[in-house]
Amino acid sequence: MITTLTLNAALDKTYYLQTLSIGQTNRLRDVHIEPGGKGINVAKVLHSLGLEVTAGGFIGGNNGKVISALLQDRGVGHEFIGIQGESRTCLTIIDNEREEETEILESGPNISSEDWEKICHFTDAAAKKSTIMTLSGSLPQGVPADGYGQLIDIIKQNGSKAILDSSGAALRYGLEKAPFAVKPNERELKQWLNKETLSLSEALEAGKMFIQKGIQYVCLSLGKEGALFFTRDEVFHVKAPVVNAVNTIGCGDAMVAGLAAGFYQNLPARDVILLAAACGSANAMMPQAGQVALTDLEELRKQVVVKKIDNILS
Ligand SMILES: Nc1ncnc2c1ncn2[C@@H]1O[C@H](COP(=O)(O)OP(=O)(O)OP(=O)(O)O)[C@@H](O)[C@H]1O
Ligand SMILES: O=P(O)(O)OC[C@@]1(O)O[C@H](CO)[C@@H](O)[C@@H]1O
Repeated sequence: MITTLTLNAALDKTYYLQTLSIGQTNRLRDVHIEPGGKGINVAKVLHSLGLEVTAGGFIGGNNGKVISALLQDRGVGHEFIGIQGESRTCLTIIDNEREEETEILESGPNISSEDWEKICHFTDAAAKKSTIMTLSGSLPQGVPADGYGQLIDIIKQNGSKAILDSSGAALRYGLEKAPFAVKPNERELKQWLNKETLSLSEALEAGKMFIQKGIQYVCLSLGKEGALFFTRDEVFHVKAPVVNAVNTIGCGDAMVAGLAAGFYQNLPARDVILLAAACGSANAMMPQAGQVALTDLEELRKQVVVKKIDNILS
């Protein structure tokens, strides 16, 4: 079984507009509401892939109730810790004319030290029965800055594998504990390296450095350009297929789900990244964040191009 952790769950609203006019009245063409937060998206995609998954983390208030009811309706396994505060709403505005996505993210509720204790216990119990656990997204207020680091220690002590997808300090502290795999995107890697731009050779060096820290798999996602995938002795370049992208929010989460599914099924590295990249691209074709259609996925698996880059780790 796979368990996903979302410490900062969200009710994701996506507003579709012809064009966004700042300072004006804007009327929507369409709206979608999804149970979200990165780890919940990972769980939704794993469920679509037919794998046994439990979505864990914190939820609270009315938004928390809606998140859990929507997951229940879809049959996505979940076991959340209820908190006092209100789970956040995250808004994406999709501007059809400019083909732009604007995200407006609430910072989320406050987590007490008792709640933190509870999630550590939950993680300990979940790691005992999960081959893989994913840790995704931002940390809500009150969670220790090294929160992911603490959870990775617990996961590893129980013989389970942690996949980390976060940003800023949460990512930095998590990396120190050498999770099984990590999936930064280009922006997160630049932030980590403190660089404005990133050349291919710098990206390859960074991936190599993560592997030398003891991380077994590094997936650097590059949006519509594809990804770089590092193992202990190989590096793969992934070219994403050209798709009719409707909403790219959650592509990274779908990719994490593909990585988790591939590792869970003990696929060879090349097939793991192929599945993960196809999941990411399939998400881009859906209007809702963090969803894939199996028919799209099967087509895309034939179109993703994975090439080995030689000698980079020598
Ligand atoms: N426009 C697109 N067309 C085709 N494939 C895409 C597109 N956007 C993303 N992908 C696929 O999804 C993967 C993950 O995308 P991306 O790098 O944007 O993740 P992310 O920034 O972590 O996303 P998010 O934070 O919204 O979940 C890419 O490596 C690529 O394979
Ligand atoms: O604030 P975080 O946790 O970094 O990101 C939150 C979020 O933007 O990520 C998902 C898309 O990846 C959305 O479901 C959610 O709203």
